[in-house]
Amino acid sequence: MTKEIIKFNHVNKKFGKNEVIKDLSFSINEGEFITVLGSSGSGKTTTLKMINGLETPTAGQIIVNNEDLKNANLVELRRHIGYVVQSIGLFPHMTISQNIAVTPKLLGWDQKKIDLKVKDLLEIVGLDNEEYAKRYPTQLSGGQQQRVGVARALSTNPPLMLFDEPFSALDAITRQNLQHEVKALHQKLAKKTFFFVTHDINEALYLGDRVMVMNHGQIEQFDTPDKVANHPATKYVKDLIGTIRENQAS
Ligand SMILES: Nc1ncnc2c1ncn2[C@@H]1O[C@H](COP(=O)(O)OP(=O)(O)OP(=O)(O)O)[C@@H](O)[C@H]1O
Repeated sequence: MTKEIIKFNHVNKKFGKNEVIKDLSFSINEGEFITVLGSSGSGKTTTLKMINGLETPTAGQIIVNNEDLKNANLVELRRHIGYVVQSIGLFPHMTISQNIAVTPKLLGWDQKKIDLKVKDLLEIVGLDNEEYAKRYPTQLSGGQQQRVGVARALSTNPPLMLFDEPFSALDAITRQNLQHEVKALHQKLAKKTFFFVTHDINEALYLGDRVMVMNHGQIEQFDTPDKVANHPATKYVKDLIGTIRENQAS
């Protein structure tokens, strides 16, 4: 049976007088890879941050993993939601293994379990344990640091992973490699739900089982990449898709 892992019911979000999200409703099933696409300021990051309680809605209801966020302990909630952002935020004075182990340590895991987990996670994200575990973040490339960010977000085996434009600062080739790996990772980690915000249309169409296209805080279309690319629901989506066709033609 499919289980809903995220549900927005008539969510509204204002920052002061600025109404960023008008009336947003959608649901996401466990195990889906959702990509969120839209122009700058369309409310993608705000939507993502409302899922892990970094922003609270002005009105409406959000349910994550069967829990209404109004009643949730947000610190506890965030421990079960992986979060990967562009700026990564690795601690510079900690080694790579210490960075990955931050939350397991907070949760009081014993060192042996932590060491095994770190080794396992480095392998999952394609970094050699012997070579990288003892290094410091500045001794890694941007792409390698992003891999560590993904490993760290996976450290507590969360059912839900949020990605906010994680690869936008990387060069095109590194970015493409990481896209392939994130897709493979999602296929390997059964039942994990990925919610991935991006500006990049090709990235959104390649990665998503479904693509949510947002504009001015509203959903223009939420459908498979094939439907979005070949049957755009609105003029906005059509124009957006038109921009990749133009780029390919030039
Ligand atoms: N903490 C905040 N206080 C006030 N306004 C905010 C805050 N966070 C976001 N906004 C505003 O909300 C709107 C939506 O921002 P959001 O970051 O969600 O858009 P986005 O689609 O993720 O954009 P981008 O692709 O540029 O990251 C913007 O107009 C932004 O200025």
